Amino acid sequence: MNAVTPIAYLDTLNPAQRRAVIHGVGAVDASPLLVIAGAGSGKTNTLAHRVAHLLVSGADPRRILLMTFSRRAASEMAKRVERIARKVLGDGAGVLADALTWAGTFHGIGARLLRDCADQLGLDPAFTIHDREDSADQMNLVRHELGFSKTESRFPTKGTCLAIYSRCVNAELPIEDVLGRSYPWCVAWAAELKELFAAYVEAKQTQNVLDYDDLLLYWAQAMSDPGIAAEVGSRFDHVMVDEYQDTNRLQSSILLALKPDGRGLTVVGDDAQSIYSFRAATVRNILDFPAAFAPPAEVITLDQNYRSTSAILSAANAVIDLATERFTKNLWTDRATGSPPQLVHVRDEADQARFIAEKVLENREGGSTLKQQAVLFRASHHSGPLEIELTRRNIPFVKFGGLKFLDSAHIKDLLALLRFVENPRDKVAGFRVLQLLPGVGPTSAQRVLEHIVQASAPIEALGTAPAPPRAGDDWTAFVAAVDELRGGMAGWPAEIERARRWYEPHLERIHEDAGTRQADLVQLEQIAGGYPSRERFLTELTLDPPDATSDQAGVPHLDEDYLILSTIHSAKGQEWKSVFVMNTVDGCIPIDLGAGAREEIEEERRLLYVAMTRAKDDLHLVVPQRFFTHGQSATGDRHVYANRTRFIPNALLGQFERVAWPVASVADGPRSPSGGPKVDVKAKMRGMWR
Ligand SMILES: Nc1ncnc2c1ncn2[C@@H]1O[C@H](COP(=O)(O)OP(=O)(O)OP(=O)(O)O)[C@@H](O)[C@H]1O
Repeated sequence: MNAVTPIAYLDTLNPAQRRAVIHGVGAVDASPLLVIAGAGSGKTNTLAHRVAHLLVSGADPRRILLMTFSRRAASEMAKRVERIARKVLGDGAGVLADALTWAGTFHGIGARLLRDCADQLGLDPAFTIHDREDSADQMNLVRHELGFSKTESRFPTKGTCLAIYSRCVNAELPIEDVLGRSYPWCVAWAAELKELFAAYVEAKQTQNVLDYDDLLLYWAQAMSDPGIAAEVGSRFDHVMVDEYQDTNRLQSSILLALKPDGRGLTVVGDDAQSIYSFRAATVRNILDFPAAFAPPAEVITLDQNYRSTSAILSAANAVIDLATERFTKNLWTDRATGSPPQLVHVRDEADQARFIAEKVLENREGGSTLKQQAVLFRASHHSGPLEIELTRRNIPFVKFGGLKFLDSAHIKDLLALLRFVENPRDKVAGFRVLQLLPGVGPTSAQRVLEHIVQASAPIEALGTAPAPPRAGDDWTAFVAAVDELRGGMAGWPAEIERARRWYEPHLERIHEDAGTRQADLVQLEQIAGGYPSRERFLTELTLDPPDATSDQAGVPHLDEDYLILSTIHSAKGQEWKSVFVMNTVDGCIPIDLGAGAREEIEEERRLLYVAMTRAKDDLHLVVPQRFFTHGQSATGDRHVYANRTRFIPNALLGQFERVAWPVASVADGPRSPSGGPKVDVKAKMRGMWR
């Protein structure tokens, strides 16, 4: 007999899922729980049932901490919890689900707790947060100040410096180890990098800004004080973490400090889907979890896949089976076999785009909506030719991953103003916003910032700052706008409209396409309406920017049908009826890694596995025989001939149906399928010199 109790709303779960849901609920000293859940085995579903079951059993939703990989995942989880709990609690479920206020990402929760405990930590609670790009700018400023940008042999770029810094912090490793392992070409700069990082940390502190890594680092440091750890830990009866395979060492140390005896702790993950080791995530977190407690954590494995047909699952299993190191067992399914996944050979990227567009339309004729279909790719720029083809054919699509809404200059400008108002010491924001004024360059911006940073009331000091000589009335208008915004006269979110009114003349002066950009600003205003305050808006948006413009409420075409385009990383946790994987060739997946380390190659294999396991009924892996590469320094742009990905060697071909597209027809004659030249003379000529 297993310990599963019959509770009607849990009837849809299988026994392992049910055990995971009811584990320890109502017990005084339940052991911690690790759920190892394979792809499509109902991990999200199980976690949602567990939260709902806790609520139904009387747990206080305000004392549940639920950490997910993205804010979107957290809000979807809350909706699911409500739907499940509604079966028992009726309308009361909505109130309880709304009270799940501690659901979010590690970074978001960290920011909230740090503001709450700011005075105990010597922090100013009005700190602003730098995203990766701001951090790189900040690193660059410090790099210049120290004179490292003028070194004779080339000092690492700002992006590399930040990556090294971030890796040291997140992996909790000394710089020498990080350089030796991952950045061997920078080993000679260890001493300078240390000096740079020390100055970078100091600059952030003077400006009262925290970067992404600081949120975890400060949180972990705070938890090293037993008093604070006990206080923060006692706020929560239950702590649950989804996608545990993609957490890093800092995150696990925070978790252990929150619940040292593991009581009330649940983590869920799948080592086969670990795809974030470039952010120092480590699968050891999962492996070491059970033994971190005495008695050790209960481990429940979910290995029944409900998502994919058995033909798709079998091919995905075969791919991951070749991994050098694995901990979880293969998944099984009782779904029908279905048709085998297809390996579709096409001539080039143009044909790849045409194939996908035609197939997508064919599926739509066959009754699948566009939204039930997704096209996945390893790198954001891989979808370029497809985007053109879809636009040409009027097939609407939304793209996830890659360039984000918030990365566009005009959105960053407006946010920089709000950030400056929130924290006038934030130099990156200050620099950006001041230089929007006509006639203001780095020198006069620097002068203003130096003046206000000394003052105890920086915003008031703006009025007495040396007005940039050529800014004229624009300076007066700027000071007035900042003053009004700081005074909070308009209130939130109306103040964003005030900010926009200040910015619009500058937008028109700076950008030719001001009209389209204005529409984005209006959309930003709508998004802002969903947040209770300026601070929450800035924090949440920086930490977890919308993946695509339609990712937030208020987008007009949200109800319409559109095809999903997504990087594989952004497809995590999702599923579609039909999935197309683009560029299933070496150089794209695995991405061109140069002499890539074995672990990096293994992560690429898991990425292909994640992509394949998103498909329910149809899976197409497209293999263009040649494709275009961009700007490698020695060779420039050129066509290269591609090989099928090494992750599908000949031995696995039996799992796939191989087809060529377009199907050659006699009537077509010898004309090339894409209508291009039969002999690419120009390419041959260029090839003579390469
Ligand atoms: N007990 C069950 N009975 C029927 N269907 C189920 C059951 N559990 C989960 N499913 C279905 O299986 C699919 C996958 O579930 P879910 O998205 O929760 O999996 P997951 O483990 O989070 O997947 P991944 O890790 O691959 O993102 C969903 O369509 C879900 O509705």
